Amino acid sequence: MNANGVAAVAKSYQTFNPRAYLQNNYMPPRANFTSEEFAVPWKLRCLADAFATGDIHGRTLIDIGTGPTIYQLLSACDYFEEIVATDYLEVNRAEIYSWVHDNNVGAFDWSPYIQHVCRIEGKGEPWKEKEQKLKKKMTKILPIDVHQPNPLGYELSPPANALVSAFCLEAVSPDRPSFDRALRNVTTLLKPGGHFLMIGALEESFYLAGEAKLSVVPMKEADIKESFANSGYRVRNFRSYDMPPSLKIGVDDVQGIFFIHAQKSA
Ligand SMILES: Nc1ncnc2c1ncn2[C@@H]1O[C@@H](CSCCNC[C@@H]2Cc3ccc([N+](=O)[O-])cc3CN2)[C@@H](O)[C@H]1O
Repeated sequence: MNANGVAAVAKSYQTFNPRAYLQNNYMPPRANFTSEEFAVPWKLRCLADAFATGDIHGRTLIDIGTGPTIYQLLSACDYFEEIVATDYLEVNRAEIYSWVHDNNVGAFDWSPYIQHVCRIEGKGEPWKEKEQKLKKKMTKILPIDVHQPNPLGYELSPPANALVSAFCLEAVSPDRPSFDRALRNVTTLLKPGGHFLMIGALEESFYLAGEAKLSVVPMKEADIKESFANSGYRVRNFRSYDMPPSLKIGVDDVQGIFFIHAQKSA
């Protein structure tokens, strides 16, 4: 157990600035909705397509390491009764709480994302209806530590029907063994036969969030698939995206993005 490494990661996150992080990754140029060649529409498409199959549904979905973002939940909200957001930092949980409860006063403006998802889902759903639906389903915003055997601090019963996670495990694990342990830890939250949709960074070694410079364990496609296989998953789908030079803007050294849909063995 790389306890020193995990402690160093925790320390580095003390200066994580959610607003700077949102500015770096969820505003233009990375938040460009004009073409699916851009990172954000690509991520939203992966999630919309996965949920559109109808294979992924149930009572509870848990988002692992929600951060200050909600886009990763937009296509999930039609398929679950309850959506649980989680994050290690109170500042991130507060961002989510503010968006869910404070009538968007002072919260980040996710409306372009909600409008885009309604467009690509093609159900003619008014975006304000989707926004209200997601807020209503986000009933819990919990602390989490993926390096703990019980990441939520307690045994979850019943386990979740599905997990979603965006850019978390590789950004909080000092090395590959730590990533694999964290994946095994969060897998205890998922029921056998449950689905895990993960989006993450390929070959990234650092990213910036205000004064914080966070280390990332560089992962390749083969590493991700191997980690999931070693944690008892069958890989249902894997897609990857190469970062165009126009989106390499100095806020990180990410080379690409992966999307994996994996199912926990029954
Ligand atoms: N022990 C822990 N357990 C659980 N969560 C923890 C723990 N420690 C920190 N956290 C929590 O996990 C963190 C998740 S945010 C991690 C950001 N990952 C890197 C960033 C992401 C990104 C986004 C978008 C695009 N793009 O091109 O569109 C590219 C990239 C590449 N760079 C943060 O919420 C922290 O609060």
